Order: sequence, then structure tokens, then C-alpha cells
Amino acid sequence: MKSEFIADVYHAAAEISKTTGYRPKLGMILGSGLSSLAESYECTKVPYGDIPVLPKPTVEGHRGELYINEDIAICSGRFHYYEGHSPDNVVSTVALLKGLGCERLIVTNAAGGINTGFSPGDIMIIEDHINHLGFNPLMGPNPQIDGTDLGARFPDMSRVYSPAFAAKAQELDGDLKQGVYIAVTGPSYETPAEIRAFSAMGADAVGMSTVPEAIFARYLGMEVGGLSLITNFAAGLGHEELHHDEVVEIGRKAADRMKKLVAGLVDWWLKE
Ligand SMILES: O=P(O)(O)O[C@H]1O[C@H](CO)[C@@H](O)[C@H]1O
Ligand SMILES: Nc1nc2[nH]cnc2c(=O)[nH]1
Repeated sequence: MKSEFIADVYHAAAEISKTTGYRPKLGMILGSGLSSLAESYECTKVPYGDIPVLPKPTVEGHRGELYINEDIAICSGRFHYYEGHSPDNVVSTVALLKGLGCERLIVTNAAGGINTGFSPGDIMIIEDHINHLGFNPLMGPNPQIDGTDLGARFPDMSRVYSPAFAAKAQELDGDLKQGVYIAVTGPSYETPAEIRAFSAMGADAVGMSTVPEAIFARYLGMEVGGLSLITNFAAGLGHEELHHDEVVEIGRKAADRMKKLVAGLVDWWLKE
């Protein structure tokens, strides 16, 4: 992560705070097909195009808008490594949310179910992750602002995802799954042999995002809660070929249940 890049993103965030008058404490990043979650909140919308330091999202199901009010800032649209973005750009949404004042972050995604107890439509609380992307967003010089390191050179990752968030989620929706998310680069989906290998490694769900965001957020001292919507059986576990259109479609169909759960978690985390 380059100090100059993060300084530019923080500067853009300060401009947004100045124009809107908002310094929300809770941030959220929405996964594929989950952009309608942002509509539950009365917000000012800022297109990513008006925040020139951010790259352009290229993936269907990722809108490219910041929703912001006095409590919450929502990135509807994230940046994936497979789009060709640099690691800095992949975590630019997290830097933006931190720069806006967010101390807590909810990350959501669409993922393939590896755990044979999971079916499309299930929601998995992310308990832990495996970084199989081949990069870490903290590689490079430890970024500084005004001569001070933004975080530890070797940050602890023994508890990335908040156990309190997981417990609250279970209380709000008694039918949730819980497990380990593995991030791969994509954009090709996995082979059945890869899925067998990931299962042996201890992964319950697979996707192409979230992990760099969670690592960077923890580095910055944010608390993180994570939710995966299982949109398909991972490769080799179902009978269907995998298509992103279906991932987005399942995301849209499950949006109401996700909305209800997320609304409860947002209310709770704003008061906690
Ligand atoms: O992780 P999100 O952004 O929800 O999207 C998931 O869905 C896409 C593949 O269908 C990939 O981008 C994968 O990471
Ligand atoms: N890598 C990966 N990403 C996904 N996103 C949604 N489903 C999947 C999947 O099966 N594999």
C-alpha cells in the first residue's frame, strides 16, 4: 500500500464529509447482486465517477455508488483483483470508508458453497478466511500519514471477524450457517479438484473478494463483520455449470432476507 494513494483517498473522503456534512461510524461493502441492500437507507448518493481517486468497477451486479448518511456509508460496488486492479485499488473502498470516519465494517459477498451442508440461498457468517489470492494488500512499504505508520507492520489476524457480530447475527436469524471463506483470484470459477482441495484445507465457501478488504480494515483498526450469500454449489458439487448471471440472480432473490438481517445488525452495531 502506497502512502500517497491512501493520502489521496483520505483527502477525497474529507471532501465528501465536508460537502455532505456526514461522518458515519459504520461502513458496508456490498457483494454481487446485493446492491439493493443500500436502498433500505435514506442516503445521499455519490457516484464513484465523482470520486476520481477510485477506479471504475467493471463487474455486472456492482453499481459503483457510495451511499452515505450520518450513520452509515455503503460502497455499492467493489473492486476485484481479477478486474486488473492493483492491490491498492482493491482495498480503496475500505480506505474511503475509514477516511469518512467508519470504525466498523460489514463486508458482504456472493460465494459458492463448498460445505456439503450448504445450499444456494443460505447465508454464511464469515468466521475466518483463507487468503489464496497470492497477494496481501499490505505488501510494500508500511503506509504513513504525517510520518506515522497507519498500522502495525505485522498485524495480528487471529481474530479478523468479530465474534460479537456473529453472535448477534445468529440471534437475529436462527437459520444462518457459519464458516470459513476462501478467496481466489478468479475470474474463472474453480475446477472440482480445486474445490476438493479447498474443502480439505478447511474452507466452507469460495469467492473472489472480501479477504483483502478484511485484512486492510483490521490493519486500520476497524472491527469487521462478514456475511456470504451462498449463490451456488461450488464446482463439482451441483449438476449445473456456473454462470455469473445466476450468481447475481440468486443474490437479488435472497436480498430481502439479507436486508432484514443486515438492518438488524446495522441498528445493533450503531448503538453498541
Ligand atoms: O465477491 P463478490 O463481489 O460478491 O462477487 C462474487 O461473484 C463473482 C463471481 O460470480 C465474483 O466477483 C465473486 O467474488
Ligand atoms: N470463486 C467463486 N466465486 C463465486 N462467487 C459466487 N459463486 C462463486 C463460486 O462458486 N466460486
